[in-house]
Amino acid sequence: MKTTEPLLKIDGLTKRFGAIRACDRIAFDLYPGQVLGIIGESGSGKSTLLKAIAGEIPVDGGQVLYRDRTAQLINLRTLPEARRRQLMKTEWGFVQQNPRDGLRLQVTAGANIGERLLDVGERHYGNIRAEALAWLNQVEIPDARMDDLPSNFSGGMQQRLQLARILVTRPRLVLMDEPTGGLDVSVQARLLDLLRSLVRTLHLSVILVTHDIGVVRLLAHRLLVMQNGQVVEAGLTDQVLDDPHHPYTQQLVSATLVP
Ligand SMILES: Nc1ncnc2c1ncn2[C@@H]1O[C@H](COP(=O)(O)OP(=O)(O)OP(=O)(O)O)[C@@H](O)[C@H]1O
Repeated sequence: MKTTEPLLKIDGLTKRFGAIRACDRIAFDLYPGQVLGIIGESGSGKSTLLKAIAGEIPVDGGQVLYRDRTAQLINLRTLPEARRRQLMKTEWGFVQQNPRDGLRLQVTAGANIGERLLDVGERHYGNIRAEALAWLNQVEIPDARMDDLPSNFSGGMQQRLQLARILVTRPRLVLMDEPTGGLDVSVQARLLDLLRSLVRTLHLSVILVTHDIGVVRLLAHRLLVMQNGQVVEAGLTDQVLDDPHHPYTQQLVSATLVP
């Protein structure tokens, strides 16, 4: 992988809830085109870390530095809220585990995609509709569903629509929280294939939170293993999973091996 300047630099990121250190001095760099998996059991701090990176919750210490489209290094912690929201709409995307949290259920599938284009300044109705249709195709939703409400879609289809809604603005950084969680196994497999092909063709930089080792094996170049708010092991995905050093990682890996 070509490693130029990191897209994102996290250093010493700490978030406490009372006595609990949900994230304890987390540090890593993410490079363009890289998929970083974050794995750990329930309560290890994965979702908190994603929210802290996105600036959705206040943190207690550390830095989140992001290199924007103009190559300017932005300190997310001191960025005014309006500017942060704008950045989230134009350069970042956040894929929620439950697609219902990331979609507007009372407007059509096409409008769910199109309104994100309106947000970034597109005004031509014909262009918006054409782009929305192209993205429905990309995520394998039939054209005929364009004017349907997503509340009538299956869970897998809702998740694919959420991806289209996020990717239409060509984000440079995509945060994903258990994107295949809550779906049944065959639907998960199809979504994973789609995610893998989108990540490659769009050269996406992704932070992917999951408790599923199969998901990181398929998608992540690098891996962080979290336990009790700390990163206990980090490295290339295959190396970490094939030769885990920390007892917690060894336990995670052996728990998923078929006897
Ligand atoms: N809003 C909150 N208030 C108090 N404690 C919280 C809050 N959010 C998270 N925590 C605590 O912080 C720790 C980390 O939680 P977090 O949800 O980040 O873990 P996780 O690894 O994402 O778990 P899961 O896989 O179940 O989503 C847990 O001990 C949790 O109870």
